[in-house]
Amino acid sequence: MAPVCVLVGVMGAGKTSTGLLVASGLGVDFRDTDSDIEARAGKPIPEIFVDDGEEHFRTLERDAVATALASFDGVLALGGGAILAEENRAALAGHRVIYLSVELTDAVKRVGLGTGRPLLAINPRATLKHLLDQRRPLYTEVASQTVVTDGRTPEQVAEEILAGLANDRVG
Ligand SMILES: Nc1ncnc2c1ncn2[C@@H]1O[C@H](COP(=O)(O)OP(=O)(O)OP(=O)(O)O)[C@@H](O)[C@H]1O
Ligand SMILES: O=C(O)C1=C[C@@H](O)[C@@H](O)[C@H](O)C1
Ligand SMILES: [Mg+2]
Repeated sequence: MAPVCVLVGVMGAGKTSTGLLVASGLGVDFRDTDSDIEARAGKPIPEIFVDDGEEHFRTLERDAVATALASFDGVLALGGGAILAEENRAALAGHRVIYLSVELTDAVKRVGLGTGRPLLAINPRATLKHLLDQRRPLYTEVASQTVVTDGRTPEQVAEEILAGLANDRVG
């Protein structure tokens, strides 16, 4: 069993909003490792960061990624920082990984004040710039396809992904 596709990208790339649309277009389930982690921890991500620290969150995230890749066959969205772990990047080999790319201007608009995103609690713009610079090469490394989302709606992005998946099935 393997996900139909795995969406990666920085916070605000639209993994959750676009992923839900792609899953609905395909008639399959949508799953988000951030939600899996919250369900397992029994508390929201900002509380996990405060109570247990980012390192513990990353441990839960590695477990959530491995479990979802092995047992889920719908559309899977990974947390924005999941690709930081070499173990997760290795686990993505052989999967259809779609990198939703977004540049700083649109990402800042989309995350607003960063509510619910602990890494963006202080100076979201500067932090997002740093995360984008650090992670762009890692997203690209694991991706089988990059879909640009700047200036586009989640519906337009989902349409491009669905067309690519349909094309694969025909070709
Ligand atoms: N292509 C888009 N155009 C405009 N707004 C978008 C687009 N994609 C997502 N958004 C909006 O940006 C916000 C963040 O999107 P979303 O939560 O889907 O991102 P994410 O990649 O899942 O982020 P995170 O990693 O924090 O979970 C939401 O308010 C969503 O409606
Ligand atoms: O970019 C990140 O490191 C994160 C992104 C979110 O999806 C959550 O996984 C968490 O807030 C950390
Ligand atoms: Mg999300």
